[in-house]
Amino acid sequence: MTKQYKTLGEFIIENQDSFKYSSGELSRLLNGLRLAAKVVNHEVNKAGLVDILGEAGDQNIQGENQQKLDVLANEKFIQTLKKREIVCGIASEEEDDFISINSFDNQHQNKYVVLIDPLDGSSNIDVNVSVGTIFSIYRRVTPVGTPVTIEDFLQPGVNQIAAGYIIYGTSTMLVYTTGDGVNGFTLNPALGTFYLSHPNMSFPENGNIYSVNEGNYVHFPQGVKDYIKYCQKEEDDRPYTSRYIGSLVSDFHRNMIKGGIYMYPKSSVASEGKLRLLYECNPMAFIAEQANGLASDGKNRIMEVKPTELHQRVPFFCGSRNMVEKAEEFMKNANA
Ligand SMILES: O=P(O)(O)OC[C@H]1O[C@](O)(COP(=O)(O)O)[C@@H](O)[C@@H]1O
Ligand SMILES: [Mg+2]
Ligand SMILES: [Mg+2]
Repeated sequence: MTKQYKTLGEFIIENQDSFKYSSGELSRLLNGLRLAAKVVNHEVNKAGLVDILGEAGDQNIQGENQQKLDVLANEKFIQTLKKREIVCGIASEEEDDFISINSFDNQHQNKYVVLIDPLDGSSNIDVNVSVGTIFSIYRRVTPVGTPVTIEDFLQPGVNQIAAGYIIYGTSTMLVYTTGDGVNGFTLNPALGTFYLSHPNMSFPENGNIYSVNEGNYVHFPQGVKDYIKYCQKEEDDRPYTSRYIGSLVSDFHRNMIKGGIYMYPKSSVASEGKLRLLYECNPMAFIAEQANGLASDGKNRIMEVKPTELHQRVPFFCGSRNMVEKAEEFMKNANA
């Protein structure tokens, strides 16, 4: 490796002071996520050779059949975060309820809650298509010294202090923000180290990629149908290109680099869409906004939605600023 890249560890330390609560705790938390990411990456890379493909045999609270890798990734991230002596609670797509974690002195001294989607893009695990992990971090709102409560998790996205994702793709990357821009780090598997390969990531204001499961077209609201027709129309810089991997992290990552919009609208078969506000939409919205993009439910800023339930779903429109605004315009016009 001729060009000298900064390591993730160095970057975390160097940028510690730009963080509001800079006491080294967030650095330790991010380092915990970095460690768990490497463990899960190792398992994902050899998934076909060991017995971790296929279904685990149980369903999660959303009624989805858990994949073995969903369960494994969930265990690895929870185990690693529990040991960090910083986290007072974890919520996960694969856990019915939040997990309360006491500090080693049993005095509930830990200050951060973490919400995770341990394995994003589960339908792609068995077919060797890129998948990811998504995380969102908040400072607790209940007093230190008391057990964590649901209140600490049901915070609006604007309260996030950090968010990010890991993408297990052609290369493995960790992309995150602490509210001071978005940076991407690529894992050098030979050295087991993440390096700063994508500094200051940013969505192009315009793009020519739209990502939506068009198989649901008949069920979409009129405004969404109109916007998809607009994307497909031969006019100006259109038709746009349709790209849909079926892993939110991967579709988002591509669109952030190339310019594009990802949509998972509500529909006649899914009244609030599919994606979960707390551990999919809020963290991706924080990253999108920090990367000059936008994220809404078709009308409202995702990060201002007041959560009411741990696993609630919201319609999601996210990506290049001008494309999200255009989609919102079509929905407004169609009174969708
Ligand atoms: O197959 P569909 O309905 O298009 O849904 C695909 C979407 O669902 C998800 O797989 C949901 O995430 P999980 O895999 O974590 O449940 C997203 O990653 C993806 O964008
Ligand atoms: Mg997901
Ligand atoms: Mg998942």
